[in-house]
Amino acid sequence: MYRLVCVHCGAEYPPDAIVYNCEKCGHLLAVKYDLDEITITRKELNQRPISVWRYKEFLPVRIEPVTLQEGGTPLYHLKKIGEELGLPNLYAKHEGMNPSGSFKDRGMTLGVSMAKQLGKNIVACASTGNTSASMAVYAAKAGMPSVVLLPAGHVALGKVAQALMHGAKVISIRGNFDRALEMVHELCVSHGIYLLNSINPYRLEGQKTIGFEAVDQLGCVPDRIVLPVGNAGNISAVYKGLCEWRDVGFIDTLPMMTAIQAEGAMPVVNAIKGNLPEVVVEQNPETVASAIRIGAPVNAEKALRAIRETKGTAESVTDAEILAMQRDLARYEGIGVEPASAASVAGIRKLAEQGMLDPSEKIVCVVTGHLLKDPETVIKQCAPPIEIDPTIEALLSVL
Ligand SMILES: Cc1ncc(COP(=O)(O)O)c(C=O)c1O
Ligand SMILES: N[C@@H](CCOP(=O)(O)O)C(=O)O
Repeated sequence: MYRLVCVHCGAEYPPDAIVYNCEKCGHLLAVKYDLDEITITRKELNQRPISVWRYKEFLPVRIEPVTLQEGGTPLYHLKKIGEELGLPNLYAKHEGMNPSGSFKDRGMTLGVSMAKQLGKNIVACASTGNTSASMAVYAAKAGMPSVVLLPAGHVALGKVAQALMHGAKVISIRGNFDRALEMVHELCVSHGIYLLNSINPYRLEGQKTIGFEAVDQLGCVPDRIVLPVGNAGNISAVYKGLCEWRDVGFIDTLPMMTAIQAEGAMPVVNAIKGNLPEVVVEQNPETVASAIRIGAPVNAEKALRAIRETKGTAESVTDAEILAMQRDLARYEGIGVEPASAASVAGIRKLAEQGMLDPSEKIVCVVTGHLLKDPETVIKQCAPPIEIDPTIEALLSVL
């Protein structure tokens, strides 16, 4: 069994309550399990195919899930980049290999399944792109209408294309993501629509499986897990899951949770570096990594706790550093990711150059979304194709 618990004051709510914020203090809720009821062993889990649903005992869904085979993403050894940085144990978990091309699918298989379990039949979200693409995919699979609010002019083309093609009602707001989230929150609460942003505690349960898989694939707990941070749901979710595994005795250490943000949108980094009790909201976030162009991260409280309790760290990277790492991952490792995803590895490059890392560390960088999500940013960085006459001579002349 499980219940919902306020992450701030500990107030409890029944599992079927549709509530996003604590009625006592306004903070977010998390799913809390009776862990002593979970009797499955790691050996038994490992006999199942690797996917989000391998870990179903640690998830709240009790019906047949709405699934498209999410999770089970590859963990790649970053041999060349690791050599350059003096980090022989550097890995990338490629979440772009999920059905809609980002880690959000792990959350949406849970979120849309829970919508069904709770008897809700319309879903909505605000999005910098990936959440909307993923929600549209899973709502289509479930046969549910979906509504998406996007910050006008700031969402990568591939993501808008996905939301439209999978049948969401797509609305562009003349404002930023943070405002769109406030609006969709109000809409959902007042009109009984099921909200699938990361303030939904069930959605994040799916995302925590990134950490489970990283441990299973590496064969041990990494010393450090590095994530690009926007609304800060993913880093909080991975940490929560690994704490549960520690509490049931599956693992005995936790990785240093490491947050990387873009220089133009770095409230979590500022809070960690400034030793602040909470983040100071940034009114005008700006970065080429549009997925993490977020100034008011709603999960910041949990993320700060995750970083501090694991003696992790937070660092910012410039847009130029992000794009340089996007190109290096593509050209030296064969890994195609969108700019926000490259931020995690760019952050490791910066921390390594500052001498902040022990070379023996086993490091897993989560690369969160696929290269094709944002083709415009890719094309801008590359020389155009060479156009020639259709002759062998012309072909040879340009080789
Ligand atoms: C590709 C990508 N990377 C990273 C993030 C940041 O994740 P979070 O908002 O959970 O911090 C997002 C969305 O927020 C994203 O779409
Ligand atoms: N990058 C995200 C923005 C945050 O969404 P959340 O629902 O995870 O908080 C997106 O893809 O929209």
